Amino acid sequence: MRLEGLELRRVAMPLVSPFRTSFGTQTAKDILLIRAVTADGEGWGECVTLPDPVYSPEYTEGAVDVIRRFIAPALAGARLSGAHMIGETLAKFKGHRMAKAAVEMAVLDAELRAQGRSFARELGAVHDTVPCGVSVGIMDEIPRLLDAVDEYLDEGYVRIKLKIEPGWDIDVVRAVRERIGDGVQLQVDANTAYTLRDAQHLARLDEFGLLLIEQPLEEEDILGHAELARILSTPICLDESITSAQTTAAAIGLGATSIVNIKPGRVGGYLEARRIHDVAMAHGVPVWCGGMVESGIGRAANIALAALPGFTLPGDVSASDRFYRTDITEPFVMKDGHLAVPQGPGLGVTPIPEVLDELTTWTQWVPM
Ligand SMILES: CSCC[C@@H](NC(=O)CCC(=O)O)C(=O)O
Ligand SMILES: [Mg+2]
Repeated sequence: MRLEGLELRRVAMPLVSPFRTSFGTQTAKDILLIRAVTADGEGWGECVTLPDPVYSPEYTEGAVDVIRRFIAPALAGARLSGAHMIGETLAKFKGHRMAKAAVEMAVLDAELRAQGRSFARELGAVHDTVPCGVSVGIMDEIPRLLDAVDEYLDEGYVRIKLKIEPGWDIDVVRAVRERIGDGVQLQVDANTAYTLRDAQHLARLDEFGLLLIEQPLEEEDILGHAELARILSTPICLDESITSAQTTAAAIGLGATSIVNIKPGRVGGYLEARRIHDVAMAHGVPVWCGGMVESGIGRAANIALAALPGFTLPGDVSASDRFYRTDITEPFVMKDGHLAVPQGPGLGVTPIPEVLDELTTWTQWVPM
């Protein structure tokens, strides 16, 4: 495979409404897209970094820098027979998994498009539609949240995820559970907002029949999550802590997680995401596909991943209009609470040129 270069492109995508989590509020996404140009054609990748290092240590300016100064030169000098070799080629650089994932995704998309092979086929998808969960942010008051939850259920979402933080947790979950009844799948995500000292407080969530509580403690507190799992009856699901197949096996082995949120960007790419899926399945641990408010580019790949056999819980795989009035690809539209898995070559979608031009704030060509 001959890599000719990478086009780095940032697009400004306003959100339909503010999305508040325990680490901040987003009103727009500044998305870094990668267009890989190879001798066989081009492919697209999406970097899931935020502008600030508040979800993980990575941030968008840092991803741009590490791609330009380290990742691109390393790949330019490597003899790559395919995207599957990128992970090993870049292993000498520590971390920067979201930057690596975006580049690997773009090269993999180029390779698969040239072969006429879909992401779904490459990853081992076994379904042609996936169920849609939706992530609901923290709001100013409970009645507004209840209205939002009602609207999402009316749209057909099959699972509700509530962002929580100290001061916005027990009463909120109780109100939602009372509103939606016991038959709707409900889970919460704390984004590391608690400590083990909150264990008895978090145990009060057990009365609400939640599917899981996602990442209650800080990313590196694996033993704390194992201790919490012994106190709560609600299953613990790790997100930020899961950075590779290796950390997945360790977290499962230590009893820190009994469900895994897989986010390809967080773990270094879709190929590592598949390895995590395989490790979890081997341990009988269900997985689901997390979201980073992706555009249609990342969303297409996430839907393909969510169609693998071990993804037995609804993911944060929402329709495009959950976050965006205009997507940079044809929008993903939910039907009966499900999204269709793209079957075309590669991602099966491409950016709409005029939309891309309108939303682009910056581009740079990185020759290789
Ligand atoms: C952009 S940062 C959001 C991180 C958060 N993601 C979601 O809540 C899902 C967002 C989505 O549906 O893409 C998580 O910690 O799981
Ligand atoms: Mg999460």
